[in-house]
Amino acid sequence: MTKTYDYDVLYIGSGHGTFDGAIPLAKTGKKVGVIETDMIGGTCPNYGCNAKIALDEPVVLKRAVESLTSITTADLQIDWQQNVNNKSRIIKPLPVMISNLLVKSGVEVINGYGKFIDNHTIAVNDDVKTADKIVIATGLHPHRLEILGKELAHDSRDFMSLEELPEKIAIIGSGYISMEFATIANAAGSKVTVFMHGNQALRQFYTPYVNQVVNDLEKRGVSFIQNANVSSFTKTDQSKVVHYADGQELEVDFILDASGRVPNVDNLGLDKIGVKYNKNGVEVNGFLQTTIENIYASGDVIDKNQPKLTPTAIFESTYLFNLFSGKISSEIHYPVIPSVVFTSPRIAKVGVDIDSKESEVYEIRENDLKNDWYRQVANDKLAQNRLIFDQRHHLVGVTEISEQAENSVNSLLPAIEFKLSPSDVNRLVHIFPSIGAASWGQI
Ligand SMILES: Cc1cc2nc3c(=O)[nH]c(=O)nc-3n(C[C@H](O)[C@H](O)[C@H](O)COP(=O)(O)OP(=O)(O)OC[C@H]3O[C@@H](n4cnc5c(N)ncnc54)[C@H](O)[C@@H]3O)c2cc1C
Ligand SMILES: NC(=O)c1ccc[n+]([C@@H]2O[C@H](COP(=O)([O-])OP(=O)(O)OC[C@H]3O[C@@H](n4cnc5c(N)ncnc54)[C@H](O)[C@@H]3O)[C@@H](O)[C@H]2O)c1
Repeated sequence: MTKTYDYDVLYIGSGHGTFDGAIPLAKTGKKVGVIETDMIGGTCPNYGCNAKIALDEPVVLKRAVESLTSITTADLQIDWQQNVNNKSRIIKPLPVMISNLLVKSGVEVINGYGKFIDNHTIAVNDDVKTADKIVIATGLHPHRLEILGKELAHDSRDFMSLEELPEKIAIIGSGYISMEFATIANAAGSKVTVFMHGNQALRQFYTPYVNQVVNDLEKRGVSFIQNANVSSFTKTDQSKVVHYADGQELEVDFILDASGRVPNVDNLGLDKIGVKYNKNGVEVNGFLQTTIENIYASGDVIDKNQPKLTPTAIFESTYLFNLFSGKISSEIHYPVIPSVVFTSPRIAKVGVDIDSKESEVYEIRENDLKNDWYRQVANDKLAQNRLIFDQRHHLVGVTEISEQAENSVNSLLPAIEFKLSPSDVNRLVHIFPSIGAASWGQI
């Protein structure tokens, strides 16, 4: 670093797009700063993955009991308040833990909102900080419908902190957040109505599996309104009203706007310094470098083809650590990145997409997992997968619907990422019985 800068590397945002890389970077002796305007650790631990999965755990238990209903006798109810309390207990220590890890490794943590003054200078809390390199890792914020009464709707953060479970919930959109929260709220006893933008939920996932999840939720009492065309929200003394289609309305107690998430690129001073961005995020090259040479981007805020998920953000911040510390000098080379929607059953996938044109040249094997003896132990009723092989019988893609889909797909990752041949696969011995053994037994 030229002596004139306060930091070698200054990160804006403290989520996974930052801390997984900033911690080891500071340990190499580089002077590292992290600016955060909200909770240390960003969305995933505080308002996303960790919080959500804690709320989901009783749903997993409820489904497991239900599957073994002829064997177990229990009328399992979810106590919403206790569930939220438990979630808070689990996630409360995380920002402190992450902050301690940052500070112990030598990172200077600055609480405040960062804004570019020039390409080496950030204004924060009436102060300025200078750095040789700056990383924009500001993540996303909830999209809000631009309609009358939009202030009556809430976002996923509000939902996860509800002290009382609303009797009737309207969810706008049918993507990740909508489907996961519809699953949780329905299992906890709320009457959920999903207002769809079009006629297909979870466009990222294999349609026949998504339809199975939707049908199952419908049987459990969730209503799906296709092409809902929500036009406004109003309120009465007791409730909120969703106005949709041609003059139809539905009274509910809580409206969750889950119509997507948009990059935090405004109010950063990007135009002033010439960092290019668009509605999908900050534009970067193969080195995660923006249009300004010393400014990089990491995590969800990047405009990219990779899924905007925590594992991607971790991979990017770790890549930047390797780049900044001189361990590598090549462009980022993404591994296959798996994704899952934590509905019940889950849908998970990795590698070549079953819907993609690419998959047409491959062999696709369909497995009805209900027939697998190990899955029969848990009596999973909705359990299927599609395995995609190339001409040399190397596994290149998987998509699965089942209560164990995330573990099954995780276990198969090495076969795809390392292009294992059938004889390599035969060398791998798995704990038996286990989901890994069951999944690898199919390839
Ligand atoms: C409800 C929900 C559930 C999710 N569940 C999953 C899941 O199960 N699995 C999964 O892989 N992913 C999940 N995600 C996505 C995951 O949370 C993100 O991919 C991940 O957090 C991205 O990390 P990031 O560092 O890029 O952004 P973030 O974690 O959003 O961090 C960005 C940080 O920058 C800060 N910031 C913004 N602007 C400024 C500024 N000007 N100055 C200072 N600080 C600023 C923000 O306050 C924020 O803390 C979920 C997301 C949501 C919303
Ligand atoms: N399990 C996970 O990994 C997980 C879970 C939750 C969130 N996430 C991350 O958070 C991101 C945001 O999740 P999300 O569910 O908000 O987004 P999403 O993109 O998955 O879904 C948005 C939904 O809103 C609908 N929509 C868009 N515009 C609309 C409009 N004008 N009116 C009505 N509906 C509209 C879309 O059709 C879609 O159904 C995800 O893309 C993902 O990166 C991941």
